[in-house]
Amino acid sequence: MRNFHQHGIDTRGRTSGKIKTICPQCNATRGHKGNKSLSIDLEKGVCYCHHCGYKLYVPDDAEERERQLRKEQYNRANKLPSHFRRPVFDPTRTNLSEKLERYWTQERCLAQHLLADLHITEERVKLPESNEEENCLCFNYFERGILINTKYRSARKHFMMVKGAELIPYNIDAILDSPECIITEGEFDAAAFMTAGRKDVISVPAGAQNNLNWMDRFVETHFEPKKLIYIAVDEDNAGQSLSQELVRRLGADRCRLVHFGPECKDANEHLVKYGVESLLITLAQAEEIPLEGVFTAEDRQDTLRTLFENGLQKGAETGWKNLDENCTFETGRLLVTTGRPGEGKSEFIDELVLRLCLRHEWKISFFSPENMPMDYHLAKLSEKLTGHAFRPGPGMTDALYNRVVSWLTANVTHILPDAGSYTVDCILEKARQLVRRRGVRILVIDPLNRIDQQLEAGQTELQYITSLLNKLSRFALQHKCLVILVAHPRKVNRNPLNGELRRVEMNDINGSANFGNMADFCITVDRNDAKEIVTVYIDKVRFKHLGSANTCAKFVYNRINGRYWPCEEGIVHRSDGDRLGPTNTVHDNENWLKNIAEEGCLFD
Ligand SMILES: Nc1ncnc2c1ncn2[C@@H]1O[C@H](COP(=O)(O)OP(=O)(O)OP(=O)(O)O)[C@@H](O)[C@H]1O
Repeated sequence: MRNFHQHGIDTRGRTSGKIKTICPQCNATRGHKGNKSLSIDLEKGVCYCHHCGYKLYVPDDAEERERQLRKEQYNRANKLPSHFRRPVFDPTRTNLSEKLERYWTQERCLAQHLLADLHITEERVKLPESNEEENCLCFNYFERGILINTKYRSARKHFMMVKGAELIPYNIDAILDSPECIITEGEFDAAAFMTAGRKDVISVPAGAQNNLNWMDRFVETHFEPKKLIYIAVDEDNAGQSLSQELVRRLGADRCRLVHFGPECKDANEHLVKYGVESLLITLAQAEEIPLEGVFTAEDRQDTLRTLFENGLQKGAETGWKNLDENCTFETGRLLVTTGRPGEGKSEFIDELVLRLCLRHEWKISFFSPENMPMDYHLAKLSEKLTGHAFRPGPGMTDALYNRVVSWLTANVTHILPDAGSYTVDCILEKARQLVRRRGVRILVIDPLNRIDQQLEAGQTELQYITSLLNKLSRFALQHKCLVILVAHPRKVNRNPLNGELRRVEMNDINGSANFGNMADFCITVDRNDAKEIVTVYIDKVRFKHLGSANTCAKFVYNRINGRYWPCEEGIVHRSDGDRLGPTNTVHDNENWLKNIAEEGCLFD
């Protein structure tokens, strides 16, 4: 059942079919009262007024209960993070100068009442860009009525946000309970849609950035329940890459892309040039994301032209020069790695993904039962990040410990499904949620044999593995992630003549030659304790712009912090004689976090 009456709509006892009735929004102001301009689909709960354009979605009982529950949970459990600085709202600053009001209403063509509704304030502050005091229009970022941050904007277009305050979406309270929402790239654009009558509008807090950490805390409560999300960001390049990341995080199926026409770069400009009706039409005409899996060259116009003009670009580098020469990485790909037990597959992959995350903000999620308990794994990651052993001591101060914990919290997750459900589908479902909620870009499955093997009736092991590899590749492509699978080889026998163990290859992986065939990257870790060298063989790189196969990179493993130091292999002179070993080793015990800014502060 849907409670239409709660919204002032009389359905005349009907509960199914489509009806027309009086619109509660505009009836009072109509000359012809009682006109049945509101169309309702009673089963779907969708209402639309053909006279005033009023749109409403009325949820059914189950949805209503779920909404209520979500709201209560959010209010009860979701404490506001306490480690951020919180500005204090000063209501006296809502007395605005005539000049500012004129700017808002006449230049920006925004509704006057929004100045009060949005608690716009005015203040003179010193801005870092000019190093001078300037008069600012202040956008106040509230959550549940509490001021979380303020963005100061001067007439000279200088900006500042409160140092140390949390970045959250602008006007976030407006979309807690709405079935749809509009996301804009600036507060003026959000106000433009509000001027046109929409309430469910937010703005990203820091313009077109690829890092969407500011949305993480709101995914479950504010974004997950949305049926339709309008992405109404700027039409320039930065806006388009923001749009792509928003679509990736929110799911293409419910997103629509809003376009403002050839002469307009954003919503406010459209409002100024063409007015509110026209702005609402941009929503009605918002473009669906093209059908997945069906493309024409036209759909690929932008990327194709970039490719045409710039050629294929190298992928993401790790900072290990010897590896980067022959292997760079892209999301949307599957990497399979192997090596004998205990030779350092996990250690090497851990460092590889930390390096990608530090350099490219590719957040990591591990399904890594091999590395349990999780604290041990986090301690290992911390050693790699800081360059220090994980215990109090010189260099590893309490402050650094806190720093590393907050970095790990922001960038690394562990998937640990309930015991008994280590199936690939269950792991990928959790990973999908993490892509949406946290923007994860790397999924590590370490190792393959800890996934529950679920053979369907009549399915051979080979078919099972092929289907699993397919699922991983598809996941990588669909969610633009780098998926890394660690797989054990079958036993490799010693050469009966010289007793030597040959190195492991992709074809040695238990179960199928398809590991090598279906992966985009194949990497083998080979540890030689006599030489004290770890050789990382790059056995396959599917695309030549990303690197070249049948190459290798050599490393010294540092047992104290678990880091791999690039080296070459050569003659090493020792007191007990010359032998092969590492030369030209690139030592690195630096704290990698030292140059990374803390989250939560955009401008001074
Ligand atoms: N080159 C090395 N020299 C010394 N110790 C190493 C080296 N590489 C890894 N180790 C240590 O060996 C142990 C096993 O490493 P790791 O778990 O990475 O191996 P793995 O190949 O993933 O093992 P498995 O096949 O059992 O999953 C770890 O304690 C690690 O610190």
